Amino acid sequence: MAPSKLNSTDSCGNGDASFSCSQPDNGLNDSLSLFHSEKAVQELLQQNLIQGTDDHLIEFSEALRTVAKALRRAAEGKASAQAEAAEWKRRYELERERNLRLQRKENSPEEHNDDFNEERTENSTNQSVLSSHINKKSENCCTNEICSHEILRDGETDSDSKMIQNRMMRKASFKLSWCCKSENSDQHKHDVVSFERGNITTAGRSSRQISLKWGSNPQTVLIMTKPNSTSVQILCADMVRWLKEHKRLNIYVEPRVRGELLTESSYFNFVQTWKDDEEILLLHAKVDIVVTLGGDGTVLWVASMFKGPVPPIVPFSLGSLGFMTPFYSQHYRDSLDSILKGPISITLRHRLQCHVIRDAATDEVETEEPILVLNEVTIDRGISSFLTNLECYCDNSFVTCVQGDGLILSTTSGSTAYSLAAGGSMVHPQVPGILFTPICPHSLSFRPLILPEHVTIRVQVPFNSRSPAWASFDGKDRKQLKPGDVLVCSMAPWPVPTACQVDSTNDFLHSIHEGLHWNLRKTQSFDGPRDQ
Ligand SMILES: NC(=O)c1ccc[n+]([C@@H]2O[C@H](COP(=O)([O-])OP(=O)(O)OC[C@H]3O[C@@H](n4cnc5c(N)ncnc54)[C@H](O)[C@@H]3O)[C@@H](O)[C@H]2O)c1
Ligand SMILES: Nc1ncnc2c1ncn2[C@@H]1O[C@H](COP(=O)(O)OP(=O)(O)OP(=O)(O)O)[C@@H](O)[C@H]1O
Repeated sequence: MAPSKLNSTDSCGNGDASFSCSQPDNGLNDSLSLFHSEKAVQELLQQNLIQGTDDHLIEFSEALRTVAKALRRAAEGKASAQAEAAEWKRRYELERERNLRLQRKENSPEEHNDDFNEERTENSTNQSVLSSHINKKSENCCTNEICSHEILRDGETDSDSKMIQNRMMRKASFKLSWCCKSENSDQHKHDVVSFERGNITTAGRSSRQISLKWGSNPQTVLIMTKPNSTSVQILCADMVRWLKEHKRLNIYVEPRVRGELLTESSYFNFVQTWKDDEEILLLHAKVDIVVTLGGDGTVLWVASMFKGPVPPIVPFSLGSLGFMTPFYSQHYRDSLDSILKGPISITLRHRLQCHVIRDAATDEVETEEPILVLNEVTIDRGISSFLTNLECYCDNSFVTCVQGDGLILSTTSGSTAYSLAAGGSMVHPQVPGILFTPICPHSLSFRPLILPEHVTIRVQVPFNSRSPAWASFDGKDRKQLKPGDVLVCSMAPWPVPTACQVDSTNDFLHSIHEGLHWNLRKTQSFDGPRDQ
């Protein structure tokens, strides 16, 4: 056998060995140590080759490589099956949730007949009830509306009787609609593609500007602030006072902020908060809008707090860049006035749902909770000085093997953040898609991709990877991915609705001009340079 065969393993570790060997009884976890032994044998072989060829050692090495390859294939199969199981579980849970909702509707038919302008009624039930309000006739919905919306009623009595505002609340109803100035006919509004008379045409598309109209007045506002900023603290206290005295709203803040307000004055005793993570999970059922005071990081923080549906967010800019924060804090009264009246233009920002599946996990129970990201999930080399080696699949197709500093899987909202710095395109946040952007790839031809929104992406750290990789979610919560671990990523069903200053497109263009100085250049003229 030619000595060159020893080096025939490709960059993904797929050698072309032709010897067959029966698979040993030891499990997948032993494959790593096998690789180490293989490496040691290979080094030994190379030394020997300089002096002379030892056919037996070469044969042994080839056999080892074949075994390792078989083990790797088995592990890949396992990862793929786990990813599929996770995806089915997700679908099952969504379907179950939908069925439960339908069942509830059937049990309380009067809920169906709710008009969007219905009066608020105090709810005396002791449980949060999720009910879907739909218009009586489906025709009423077809004028480009998202026909149903969920109203979450909270009848829970708060255990803390000191809270003054502990009366039962009902979330304000609202409806979302797509704006279509030029269309008169309602036909096919909801058919994305129609095949009439053999012609393929597209009609309604979800990426159009969305408008939110309140059906009843919003009652409860959550104010989230970036920490350690005196100007934010001052603004927050002012806003709370104004919302209470002029708008008669219930106000929620974080426990930290409630403490800060009470240190300032006992006047703020009416402000509500939560005690633990379980209460945070119920917040979306109580809150009509979320106001953020900070930069993009505060919007990301709020998004990460809501692990399911997210109330509309009104982001005020008090950061350095503020790409996703179009509202000016100095005009907050006017802005909140018009937001509380509605209608509001909304950018529905898609999120990615990420599952880490451990190779070491032996059953479903050990599967980690999914993590939702608004910007991106990054898989990088962390502190390791080795290249990352990541095998990437899109649904069941192999995409590529990333060898470089890492990979960014980004939403279109995140396209102007880390992905942009790594050479990805800037994409309008309403475009549904997943950006696949390598970080410093060690290859001249590795350009970024944009994949459609319906795909599931699987990134695996191969068993022969020289080091573990690290995943981080919106720049936080770093998790180590050991060889054999997999990250599965798909579009989450719960987008983040953010209010627009003007509309999605205007706000996006404003941000890239003002925030990033996109395409700023002196205009050419005959008389020398002139300002643009
Ligand atoms: N090389 C880079 O550009 C780089 C490196 C690490 C992280 N990041 C980004 O930082 C984000 C975390 O933000 P943070 O505020 O918590 O951390 P941070 O305080 O480190 O701020 C990062 C910067 O990114 C900006 N930013 C965040 N999201 C953005 C978006 N969608 N569009 C445009 N700019 C955006 C912020 O305004 C801020 O100026 C991560 O999600 C990641 O996208 C960027
Ligand atoms: N409510 C919060 N609780 C804890 N941490 C928060 C909260 N809001 C924001 N942060 C964190 O504080 C940091 C700074 O926040 P933010 O990005 O909003 O301000 P900034 O850095 O001044 O603005 P910009 O991102 O525009 O430069 C971020 O890392 C963010 O994750």
